[in-house]
Amino acid sequence: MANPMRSVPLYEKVVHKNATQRVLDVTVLFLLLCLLVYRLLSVHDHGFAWFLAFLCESFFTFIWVLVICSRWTPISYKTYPQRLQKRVSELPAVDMFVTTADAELEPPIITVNTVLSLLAVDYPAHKLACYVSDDGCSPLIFYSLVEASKFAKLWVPFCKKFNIQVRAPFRYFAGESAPPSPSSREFQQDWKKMKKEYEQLCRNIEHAAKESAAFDLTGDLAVFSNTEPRNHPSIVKVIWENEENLPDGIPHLIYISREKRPKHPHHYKAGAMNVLNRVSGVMTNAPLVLNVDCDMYANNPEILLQAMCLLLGFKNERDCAFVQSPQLFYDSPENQLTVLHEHIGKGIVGIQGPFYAGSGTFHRRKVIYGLWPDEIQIQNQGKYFNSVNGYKVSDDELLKKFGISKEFIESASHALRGKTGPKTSSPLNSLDAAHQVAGCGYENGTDWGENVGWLYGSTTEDILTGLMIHKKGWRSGYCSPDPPAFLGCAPPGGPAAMRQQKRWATGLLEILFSKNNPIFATLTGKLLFRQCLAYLWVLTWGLRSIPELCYTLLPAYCIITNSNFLPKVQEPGICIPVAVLVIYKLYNLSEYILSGFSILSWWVNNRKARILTTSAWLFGFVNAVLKLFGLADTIFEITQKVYQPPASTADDDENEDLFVFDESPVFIPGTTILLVHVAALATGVLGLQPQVGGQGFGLGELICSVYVVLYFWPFMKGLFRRGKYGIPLSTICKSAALALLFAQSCKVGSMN
Ligand SMILES: O=c1ccn([C@@H]2O[C@H](COP(=O)(O)OP(=O)(O)O[C@H]3O[C@H](CO)[C@@H](O)[C@H](O)[C@H]3O)[C@@H](O)[C@H]2O)c(=O)[nH]1
Ligand SMILES: [Mn+2]
Repeated sequence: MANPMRSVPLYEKVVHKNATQRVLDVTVLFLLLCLLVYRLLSVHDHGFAWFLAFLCESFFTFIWVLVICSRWTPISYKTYPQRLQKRVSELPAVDMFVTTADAELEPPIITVNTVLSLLAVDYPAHKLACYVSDDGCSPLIFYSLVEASKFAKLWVPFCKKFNIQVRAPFRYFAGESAPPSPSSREFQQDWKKMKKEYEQLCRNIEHAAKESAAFDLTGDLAVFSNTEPRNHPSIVKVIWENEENLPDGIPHLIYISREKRPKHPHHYKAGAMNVLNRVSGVMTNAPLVLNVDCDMYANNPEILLQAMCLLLGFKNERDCAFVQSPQLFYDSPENQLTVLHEHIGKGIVGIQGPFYAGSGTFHRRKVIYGLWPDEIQIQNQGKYFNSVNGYKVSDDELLKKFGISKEFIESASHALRGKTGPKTSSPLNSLDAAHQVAGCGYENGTDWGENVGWLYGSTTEDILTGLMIHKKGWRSGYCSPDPPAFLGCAPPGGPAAMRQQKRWATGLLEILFSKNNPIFATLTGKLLFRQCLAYLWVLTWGLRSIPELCYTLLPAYCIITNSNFLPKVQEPGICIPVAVLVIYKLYNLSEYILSGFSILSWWVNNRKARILTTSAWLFGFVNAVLKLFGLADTIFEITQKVYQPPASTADDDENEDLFVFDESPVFIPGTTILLVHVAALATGVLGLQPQVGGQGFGLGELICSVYVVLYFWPFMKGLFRRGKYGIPLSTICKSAALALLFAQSCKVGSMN
């Protein structure tokens, strides 16, 4: 008999109405075009500054076109997890991957909390396995996970019994000294016990961290003796096994540290993800894999069920190769990324689906193994690999593709045919195969990183991998439940944020400059045209640094040389740039307010954006160019994560305006820009500019210069402070020299 529930949808597509947005988007574009035309028509009456402004504004207009096309049709999905039970007889298995790489920059307690939140999600435990990849080969991480698995035996039942909402203990207990009331006595008792146990866990890990140099590497830890982070054999350990396959037990927990050897490239996170794929392939081989960064804990315990609504709900699998949830941050809810998700992300969801963002993502294993949407048909008929009954190991093609592990090839062929298994009774039975596929030479001569798995060649491997999936014609789904699916920690301001943005800018340009760029993907593959534009919007982040830097320096240049890049106040033409600026800024501000962000966050984010673009992205651009010409290689520098111990969340507020600096050259451009403008304003106010006939600078240039100084105000403060909030003297000296050089060359240039 037909099941009436069959017809009840698991999700609904919500189309966001945005007529006003479209009108404003087009208005801004129109004004920008007017400005360009005006500049062109009057270019003969003006000098170099005018022409440079024209070039920069042309670039900004191009970016604006990309933005408009990306966000023209925003949508999101509403999911109905409570309908799952009636719609599907059996939920699919999910392998959950967590990556960590450095026990110093990524404190083990953060990873432990992420793992605990995953082990405790609302999902049948016998369908889950959690794999932790440790690129630091740290006995401390291993020890912490063993301790965590003991705590999990109390924590997971506690969460499920009382339906706890936040299942990362550090967040659950944050700032709470007593159990929430009113509540039952039983709950009160359990709560206190849990808190005590969690504090004990923290102490054990802290203690171990202090002693870690003198770790007793015997027993379970013996495998770590004689290892170095970059030189050691593969280590795979089953920390906990759900032996009886209990649906309400604790999921398997497996520790992996892939083999590393000094001369072997290990491809950073992408390499780690590929090992996770292979090890989990030979052990549990779930058809779906979830991957999170070590700091991104599951904040919504229903998240797996939510994602299933999309993964199982789409009639056609090609409409959902992966499901991405937005990257949000518990310590920085008004982060720039969050805002971008709101303003552009949802638009991209409405084209071909969200980009893969590296964390908070559910992938179909077969898609990761390189399947094309057209192959689903063949695969459903069981004909994949030219053989109904499975694979042939002798098949050169398979060896070339997946490497020599017989066990792995078998598991991959199952995955590609959409089947689970081969089911070994226990992950312990696959340890040998697991060690083999975690070896550093395993990928030699295979398709891994090239056509299979996470792709190599960019430090933003996530965007690259997602792009190649979209290129095949897959779409992707977007899951943004309330409360948010996953929450991570934003990099602490200053050097860490700079390093991260530099790496992103480099990685994105690496893709743009490669054969995998979206333009080729549209011409030769099935990437939709507008999705291509959306990718171009993100991939050109690093390129923007050049016009932004020029534009930022223009007002100063004009004042120093007594020329102008803006029409004079009395000329009617001044209306155009003023209108662009005012309308755009107010529009942007209204977007912030309508999405529930504060006015202050608008100002802070705008300022950060200007600072990052002209410094971090500039360095990212230089790195990418150096790599393009084979002069340097790019590396993945890990972002520092800060563990916020309970009850110390608010004391950073007063430091909102303070920026942390270090010796890194990345702070030179910002300092130089500030000094140049201070010098220019001094020149202007004191009337020291050269007296030329005709065009001199006007009010417009002065106002712009003040505006730039306000944007770079954190640097101004940094000039007068010492310690971590102060700009190091060496940076100030170098910047001052650069500023002098700039002013001098302006003068020389204008005399000629
Ligand atoms: O050699 C490495 C380097 C990093 N990682 C892990 O990769 C993750 C992301 O690294 P992080 O330093 O936090 O970089 P972010 O810039 O904060 O990460 C964002 O950007 C990356 C590159 O685009 C994506 O991979 C991430 O998922 C995304 O959250 C972390 O779990 C690391 O432990 C490794 O496993 N091995
Ligand atoms: Mn991160």
